[in-house]
Amino acid sequence: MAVTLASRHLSVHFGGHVAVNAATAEFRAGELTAIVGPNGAGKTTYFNLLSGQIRASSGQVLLGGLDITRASAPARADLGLGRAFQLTNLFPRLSVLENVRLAVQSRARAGFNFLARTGVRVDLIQQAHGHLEAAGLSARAQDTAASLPHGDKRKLEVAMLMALQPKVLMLDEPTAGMSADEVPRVLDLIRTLKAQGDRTILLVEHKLDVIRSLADRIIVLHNGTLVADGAPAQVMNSQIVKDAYLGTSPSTQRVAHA
Ligand SMILES: Nc1ncnc2c1ncn2[C@@H]1O[C@H](COP(=O)(O)OP(=O)(O)OP(=O)(O)O)[C@@H](O)[C@H]1O
Repeated sequence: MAVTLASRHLSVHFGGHVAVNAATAEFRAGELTAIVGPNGAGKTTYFNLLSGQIRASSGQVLLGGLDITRASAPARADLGLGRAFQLTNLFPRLSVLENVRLAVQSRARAGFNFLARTGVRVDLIQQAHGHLEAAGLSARAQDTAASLPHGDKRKLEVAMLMALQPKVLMLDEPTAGMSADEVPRVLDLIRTLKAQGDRTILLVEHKLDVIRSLADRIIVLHNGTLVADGAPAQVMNSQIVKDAYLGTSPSTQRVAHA
């Protein structure tokens, strides 16, 4: 499968601290990669570098072969890089339906003139209802986003990403704070997203059962360094992961392909 997103020797330092150290990785269409590592390993910082929330000190980010290292986060989003933030994308005072409709509209690049056509507006709303149904949120369509319980907010966020249809989807602990019975629905949603149009999905995740059920591939970061990259069975059983991820050895500095 084609490489959609890649980082080459990507680094960032904060003062004297190297948070991500020369990370080189390629992400392919149709592949879901879990990025794991102990607290402070650099997972969120690596995500921020890929999505443009922070600028790299050195190295490159490529999207569809295009060098986007200097592109802003909104420019990257326009180019098809979608990221679910932990609930910061939601419009709290708007209804659940309105939140998703805005995402559908943004995807459709619909301006006011365009929206003035009733047929188009109805179509956008129908599409929004479709995404809400897939997310299991139809019953909450008219409630404000702010009034949703945490798990439903996360589902809404995923529904909005579905509406935006990005080529690359970055999910930051999508099941964080959810009750055990809510998790399967979100995992199903992520599988649906992956199946739609051979999407590239990157997932930062701590829960091993979520990783096992979704990941085609696992990347391990430790002290900002990419220490393992491979198929889940190999990576999870490798000594380097037992050392780095389970924290039995704090000094893992090797770069290995498990
Ligand atoms: N803006 C910043 N300024 C200074 N240091 C930072 C900044 N952002 C991150 N760091 C440091 O970089 C390192 C990596 O942090 P990061 O949040 O990326 O780790 P993480 O793997 O996502 O951790 P967690 O699993 O706890 O969320 C940490 O030591 C953190 O303190």
